[in-house]
Amino acid sequence: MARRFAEKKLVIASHNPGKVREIGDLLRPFSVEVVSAGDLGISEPEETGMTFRANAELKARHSAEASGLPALADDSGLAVTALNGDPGIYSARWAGPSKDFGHAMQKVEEALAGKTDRSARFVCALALAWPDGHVEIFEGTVAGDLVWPPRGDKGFGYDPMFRPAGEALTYGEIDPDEKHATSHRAAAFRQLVEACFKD
Ligand SMILES: O=P(O)(O)OP(=O)(O)OP(=O)(O)OC[C@H]1O[C@@H](n2cnc3c(O)ncnc32)[C@H](O)[C@@H]1O
Ligand SMILES: [Mg+2]
Repeated sequence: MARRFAEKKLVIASHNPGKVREIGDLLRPFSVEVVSAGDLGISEPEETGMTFRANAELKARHSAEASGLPALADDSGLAVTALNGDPGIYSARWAGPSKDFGHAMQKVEEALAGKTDRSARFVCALALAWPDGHVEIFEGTVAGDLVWPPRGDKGFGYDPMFRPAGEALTYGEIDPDEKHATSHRAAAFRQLVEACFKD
């Protein structure tokens, strides 16, 4: 049995404003006060894990220990089939220190040169850690393919080149509400809610 979340306040253990916004949107139906790790001046831990789950866990633990509050972390990325799952857990790092996702998307497109398989998945691991060391982890994915050139400015990161399966529009073009209904983050979040937030 997963541990139920019974506290009033939760730290969103991310320094990515796009993620903090999406997780805040997803948490809105629940009566929990949210504050981000950045707002609390909590540092970004080094992401030394070799899996999305391991990195989500270490980020959640880091913020829970630093704040004394439960903390929810997200480790996510784009896994491209023809690139053996790259950039994967290195998705943020492909954008370099200036977090230039135009550049990161260009790198993906260059790596795909000459390949016909343009399928990809977004993966999201969510880890909820309590200050006593207990952790719950959930993972979600969404399948799609990659378009070029990138389209739309509604999302963040790799959204402008990712088109979920069965959609004409990219995650850069669709309404955030629609992304929240179908995304990897939403899929992981549904499991988190089922396990930890439902009565
Ligand atoms: O670690 P935190 O502080 O949460 O922020 P981050 O941006 O470094 O996040 P990650 O380490 O999980 O790296 C994942 C990268 O994958 C990309 N990514 C994840 N989810 C995405 C989404 O829904 N849409 C577009 N890109 C996404 C995004 O660019 C992230 O920077
Ligand atoms: Mg990161």
